[in-house]
Amino acid sequence: MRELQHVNKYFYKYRYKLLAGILITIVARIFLLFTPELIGNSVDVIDNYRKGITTDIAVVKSELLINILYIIGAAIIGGIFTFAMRQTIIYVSREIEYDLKNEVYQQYQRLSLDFYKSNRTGDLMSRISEDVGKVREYTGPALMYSINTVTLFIIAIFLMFRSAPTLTLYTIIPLPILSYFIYILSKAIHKRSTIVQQWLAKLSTFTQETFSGISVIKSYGIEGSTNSDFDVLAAESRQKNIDLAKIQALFYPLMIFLIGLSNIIVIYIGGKQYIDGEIESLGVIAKFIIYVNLLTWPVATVGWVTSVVQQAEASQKRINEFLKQEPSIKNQNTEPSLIEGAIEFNEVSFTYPDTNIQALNQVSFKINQRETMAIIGKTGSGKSTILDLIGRLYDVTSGEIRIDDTPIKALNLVSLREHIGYVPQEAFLFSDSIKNNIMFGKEDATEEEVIAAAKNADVHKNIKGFSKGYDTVLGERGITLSGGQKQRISIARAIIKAPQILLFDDCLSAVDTETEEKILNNLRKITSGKTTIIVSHRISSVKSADKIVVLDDGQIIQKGNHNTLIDVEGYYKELYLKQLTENQ
Ligand SMILES: Nc1ncnc2c1ncn2[C@@H]1O[C@H](COP(=O)(O)OP(=O)(O)OP(=O)(O)O)[C@@H](O)[C@H]1O
Repeated sequence: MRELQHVNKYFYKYRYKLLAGILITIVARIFLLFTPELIGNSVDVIDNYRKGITTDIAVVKSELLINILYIIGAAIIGGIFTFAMRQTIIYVSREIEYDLKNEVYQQYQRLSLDFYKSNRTGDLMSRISEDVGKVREYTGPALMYSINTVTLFIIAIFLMFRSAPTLTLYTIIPLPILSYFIYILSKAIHKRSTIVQQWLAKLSTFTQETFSGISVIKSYGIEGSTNSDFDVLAAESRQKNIDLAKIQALFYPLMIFLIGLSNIIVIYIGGKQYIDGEIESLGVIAKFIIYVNLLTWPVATVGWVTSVVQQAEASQKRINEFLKQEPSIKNQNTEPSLIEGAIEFNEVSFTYPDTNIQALNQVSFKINQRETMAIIGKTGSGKSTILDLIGRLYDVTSGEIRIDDTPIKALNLVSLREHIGYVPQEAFLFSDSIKNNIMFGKEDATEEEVIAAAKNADVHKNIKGFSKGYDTVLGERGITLSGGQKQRISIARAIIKAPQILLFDDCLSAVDTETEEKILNNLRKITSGKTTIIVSHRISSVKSADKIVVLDDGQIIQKGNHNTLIDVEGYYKELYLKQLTENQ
């Protein structure tokens, strides 16, 4: 239970509601326990009439009627309290589930990129859904059934002992055995249902991939083999479900068998004791049968609750492992920082921690505030890595980055990122309206600002062409944009922010040279006061930059501007001549 102590703070948060729930549960159970006593009384009334102890049938009838009314009254009040019991305890467990999900999600947001590299998305999803769900069962149903069982057990055993102590002992003997069997069964059910879940996850990953790659599947004509792969997975999944169903099918017969066994014991031992005169009335046997049936479920839940607590403990352990992790990129300055935009790399080297690939090797350059620098180089030469380091998505392995002459680590991380507008290589748009996708860069942007950003990114006309304009929804349930349209919306999102530093990572690769020229002209106007870095494979995108660096295998091999670089032999001049002839 050590790991589950984490949720105690939530129990404390909802303590009043929880306390009310516990009291309501106790009251509900007390009313439930009126029934066996009243049934026992009714049987005694009839028995006494048969034995001739009561002779007046009118008295018998009125006593029976009173008992019936009491039974109905107790059932109604017990029912109302049982309803309130679920409304309080289960409600609290839903609140705790909500809080815990938020806590896990907030932690996910805090953690750095390397965390996402070393954990699979599926695992992260299951922490927040399945594991939190298991913990909820502990905070709600398990708690409710435990209080239920304890209350019912204490009161019922007290009442039973009072009227027939020996019979009580015989009656409760099978109950711990029942509880043990249910525990074993619950564990086995859990094990098999986990396997079923895993197969379900495999099936959904397979189908999801098939659907996203449906055009490749169709164009290669491999529907048949995809179908047979799915068949194999589905057959295995069916078998796992059958295994689970088999063990689940044992649950009720086992319960019925053990209830039956207890009933037989009550009738056999109780009957014998009645004949021997050890029990004074038949009503005792009648109410004991009801007690046995009332106690069986709660006792069975002891086994179930034990298994739920064990699962919740394991789930909370996994959640705690995540919650304990500290982001590798730490904000060391809580005061806001003023960012003006001068960037300096001093012998920066960087090795990706997960792959050990050295992406940058002793890179040094300086960009003054308001300057534009372009980075050009072969694929995999480390261009994107430079941009990631400026946004502090990773910290350098050696060397130093300074922004406005301050070490990047000494700046407030939030201020730094607020002042950066980043357009990634692969535009990522959310399944939301175009307007909201652009406003992601500035949540309080006006309609005019959105339109101005779209115009500068040369995508306004395209958006206007859609019937719903800026309200057009993108993604699975919306329209699919072309690669170039996505890139331009992504640019609009960065420029609406009007940041001090703009980072464009090869984000014009999917647009034609004419549109590229238009966007670059617009950008030149709006980025005139900003520091800009443009990564590209095209000379046309970089030629007007104040500075150009050429990267190769993580090292700077050339530095200068367009005019100086085309004058010297090297990668830049070669690329320039090649692209010149391609465009002719
Ligand atoms: N997240 C990552 N984790 C591990 N290694 C990475 C990661 N991103 C890039 N790399 C590796 O670092 C090296 C530099 O990659 P980077 O993306 O910076 O190159 P690039 O010049 O931007 O390439 P391209 O022009 O193809 O975009 C490559 O060898 C790449 O495999």
